Amino acid sequence: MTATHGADSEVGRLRTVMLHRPGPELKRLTPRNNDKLLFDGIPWVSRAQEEHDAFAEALRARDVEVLYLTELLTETLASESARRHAITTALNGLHLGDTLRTYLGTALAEASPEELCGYLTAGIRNDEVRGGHGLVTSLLAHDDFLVDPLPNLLFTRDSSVWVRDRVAVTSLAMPARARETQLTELIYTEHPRFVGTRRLHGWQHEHVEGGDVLLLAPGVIAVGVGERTTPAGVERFARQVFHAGLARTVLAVPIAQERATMHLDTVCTMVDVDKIVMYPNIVDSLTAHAITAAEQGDDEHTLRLDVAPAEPFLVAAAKAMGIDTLHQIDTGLDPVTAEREQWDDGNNTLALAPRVAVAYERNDETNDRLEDAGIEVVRIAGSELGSGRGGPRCMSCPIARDPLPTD
Ligand SMILES: NC(=O)NCCC[C@H](N)C(=O)O
Repeated sequence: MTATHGADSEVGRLRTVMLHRPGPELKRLTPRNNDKLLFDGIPWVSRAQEEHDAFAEALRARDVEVLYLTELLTETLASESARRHAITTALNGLHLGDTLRTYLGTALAEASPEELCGYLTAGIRNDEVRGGHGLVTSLLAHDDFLVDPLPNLLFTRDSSVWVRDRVAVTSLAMPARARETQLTELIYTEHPRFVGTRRLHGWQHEHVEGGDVLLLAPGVIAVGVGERTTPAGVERFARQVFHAGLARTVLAVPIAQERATMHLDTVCTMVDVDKIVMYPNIVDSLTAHAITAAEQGDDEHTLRLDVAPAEPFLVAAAKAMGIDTLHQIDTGLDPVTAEREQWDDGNNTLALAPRVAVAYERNDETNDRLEDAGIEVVRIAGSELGSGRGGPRCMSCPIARDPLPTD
């Protein structure tokens, strides 16, 4: 791992994290578009910002460096080549047509880095464009988006994931989120802080989302396969990490293709080197296929994979991690409370170090059980943040964690 960036586990002491403070893109949500934009309600934006600021402050209080996605993006957009690239990719939708694309391209080229960052994240509505645009704007509805807003930028977990010293730019499955990875790719390619960082995957590839990728232990990665990450996505991802020598086992973990379980981290997250908090209603049914490299070929695309038959997840994980037991923290919840707290991201914790995790305060029962099991719970408010269906882990992309001690 390089001195500054990278992570080889879920629980090594968190040093640097990328967050996105909710902003004007959330003000684009209406009762007519919130489903399509993957929000379950219309958040109260100023309260969401307060909650998010308190989250960031809780991290800083533990000496975590907090980077903001929009600050990184604005700094990135100081570069002329980054601006050109950002504008071209934002305007490549076929709904625009040549006249409007040219008009918007010229207008955006004149915007300052801050303004351009705003347009790329909050989008552009048809009725915000004045003059020189012609047929397409006349025929589109006034509230149609010419550039879509990205309210789910809040969930920085999903659009990139660090595996040791490399960063995987992911490929997001839902159309409402597809553009997010154009921005993370730009940041990791052009921002001076990340120059020279080697990359994995990419938005042009099969779908893999960061919320599905859990670094269970150095060399062992679990990848949920369900609503967001596809079987072909985990296949490519596994080949890449094996070829790059970043892992020895990838566990492919089938999860129900439902909104409540959209990512693996909605049902389980690591809170210690050998402890996981898990939605009790699925503990007995969650399985995993252990994938290993049959041989180390020269060519990443033809590297042969060995895929083991499905085993109970906790068994397959412990075997791959080389430990006797991966302890599931027994939250002991009745099925209804468990379902309610899972929906409210009770299992979606962000580890700051072994046995220290950030969690939404609302999930009283799960948090009490975590504390009973010796986990320090840093509780944060999330009544508004949670309307996008994501918890502390979803809202954070660890960029640097201390490596775990090896014995
Ligand atoms: N890792 C996560 O579970 N992220 C939460 C993403 C929520 C977002 N509204 C989505 O539907 O994609």
